[in-house]
Amino acid sequence: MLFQELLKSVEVHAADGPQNTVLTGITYDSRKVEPGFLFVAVQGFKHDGAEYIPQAVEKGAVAVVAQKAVTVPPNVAWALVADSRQALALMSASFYGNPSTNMRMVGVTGTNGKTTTTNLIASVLDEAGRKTGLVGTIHNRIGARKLVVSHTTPESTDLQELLHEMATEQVSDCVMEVSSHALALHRVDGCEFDTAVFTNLTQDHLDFHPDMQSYLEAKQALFRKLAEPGAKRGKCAVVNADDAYAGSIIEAAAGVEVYTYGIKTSADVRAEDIDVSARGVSFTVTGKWGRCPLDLRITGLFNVYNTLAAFTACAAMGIPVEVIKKALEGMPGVPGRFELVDAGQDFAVIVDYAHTPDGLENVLKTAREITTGKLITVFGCGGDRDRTKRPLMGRIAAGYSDYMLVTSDNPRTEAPLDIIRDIEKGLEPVAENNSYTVEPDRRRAIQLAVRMAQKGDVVVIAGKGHEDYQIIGTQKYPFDDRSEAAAALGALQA
Ligand SMILES: CC(=O)N[C@H]1[C@@H](OP(=O)(O)OP(=O)(O)OC[C@H]2O[C@@H](n3ccc(=O)[nH]c3=O)[C@H](O)[C@@H]2O)O[C@H](CO)[C@@H](O)[C@@H]1O[C@H](C)C(=O)N[C@@H](C)C(=O)N[C@H](CCC(=O)O)C(=O)O
Ligand SMILES: Nc1ncnc2c1ncn2[C@@H]1O[C@H](COP(=O)(O)OP(=O)(O)OP(=O)(O)O)[C@@H](O)[C@H]1O
Ligand SMILES: N[C@H](CCC[C@H](N)C(=O)O)C(=O)O
Ligand SMILES: [Mg+2]
Repeated sequence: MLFQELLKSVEVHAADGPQNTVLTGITYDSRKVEPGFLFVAVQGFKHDGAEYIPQAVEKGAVAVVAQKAVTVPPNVAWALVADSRQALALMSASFYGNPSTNMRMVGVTGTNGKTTTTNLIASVLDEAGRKTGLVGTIHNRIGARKLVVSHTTPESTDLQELLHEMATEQVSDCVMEVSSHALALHRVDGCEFDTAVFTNLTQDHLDFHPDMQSYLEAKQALFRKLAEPGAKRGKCAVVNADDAYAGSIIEAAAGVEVYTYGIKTSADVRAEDIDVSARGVSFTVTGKWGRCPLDLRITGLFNVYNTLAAFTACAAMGIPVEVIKKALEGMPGVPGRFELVDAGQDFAVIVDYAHTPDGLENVLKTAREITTGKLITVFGCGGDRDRTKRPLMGRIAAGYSDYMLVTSDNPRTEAPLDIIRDIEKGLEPVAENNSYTVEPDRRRAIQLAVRMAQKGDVVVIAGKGHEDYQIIGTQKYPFDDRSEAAAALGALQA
């Protein structure tokens, strides 16, 4: 593709050099440049991409796009734009032939429940015989082929390349998690969505978003995008009516068909007769698509919400209710989400990805509901992430647990005991009863919890779910809560 062709997708403030140069690729990282590439210099949080232009040119870049004046050799074309991240997204979409316009695109956003909801929707689409693509935290998927991921929502160029691969492999429907980072950093600017789903908005990521209002605005951006005129017809928004921010999301989707779901407030699709048990949750979906009793293998009230979101999105796409029911009832659950570790012991061990105050509260509430014994919680908080959620998570864990093991969860570049001290601020009310132990070594914390558990108790190991690593400093070390729990249970029985 010619550089000048690609520039048609963005507003260019100035340009020079051989604009009719042919591009063989596009990248935002000088280390990935190959001969014939366009290098887009992004102003990052840690580095200024413009500083890597000489390195990019040396590696064979034939064109450069930046948001400030640059100096390049005369044989290299350049263009100046207002926002290089946004330009990167739009040019990447154009370079890869705007693949999102060739398939049905379902975007799911919200603080919690994105991975679960996207997996539920994907299993319905699979059941309906569609060729499905999935983009999200655990893995990306093209049909049955799984791909390793580094982010929940990939950088725009990587996303467009992935969508292009999906379109080439005849994927008809792509379901993707859309993180607030992705929305704020223009990663999905080159995507046109058919359906946007909102799960909920509660505190997280306040290290990145200045406040809850900015966090909300990032989430709203998906619905504003949906409402923009485009090539697609019949677009719709699916919104959790019980969430405090539902009105703001619906406002952002002005002009688009909106379907609401909920349990407490009136909504187009509702759940009735909810019965939460250890083996799953059952309820009846009522409303716009009639009555549909569901008996699921996933459990917890929060999963009723995720299921209602998936049900509504799929029904709005025209998938028959019987197909939706069959797929949802067959879903075994999502790895690391309320996943049971069963070595034949007489107490339950649950590994869960709760890493926000609301996620932890939902999961511990469910754990409480399904046990008559004690609730023992192992948890920590991530380093280099929202510090203000730490005491809140401490207070919530203390409110629901009989005993806590406060430990490390990806301390990254922070000192583990500093993170734990932040959590302990929320534990002050229980400190006198001494109903918790600080054990920064997560392996030992899991062992302690398992050794302490008695018949009928529940041990919840929260925060890392499917993760198979612990990040200490800038290094990733192999670590999996599920195998650690299994090993601790094995040692118990030996
Ligand atoms: C806060 C954030 O999202 N940061 C992302 C951002 O990094 P940055 O702006 O700091 O980049 P930088 O290091 O300053 O570099 C600036 C530019 O110089 C380039 N560069 C840099 C070095 C070099 O030698 N050559 C070069 O060209 C870089 O490629 C980049 O384009 O742009 C990078 C390139 O796309 C991302 O990898 C990086 O994600 C970081 C690693 C990250 O941890 N992000 C997390 C927080 C994230 O995105 N999470 C969300 C939400 C998760 C959820 O809750 O679901 C996700 O979607 O995963
Ligand atoms: N609808 C929900 N409401 C509140 N908490 C939930 C909900 N669904 C899941 N959770 C909790 O949040 C955790 C993460 O769920 P999930 O992975 O589906 O969310 P996510 O939005 O994809 O998270 P991430 O932002 O890390 O990608 C679960 O393990 C559970 O503890
Ligand atoms: N997407 C979330 C995942 C958090 C998982 C938790 N284990 C942690 O490392 O804090 C984040 O990057 O903030
Ligand atoms: Mg996720």
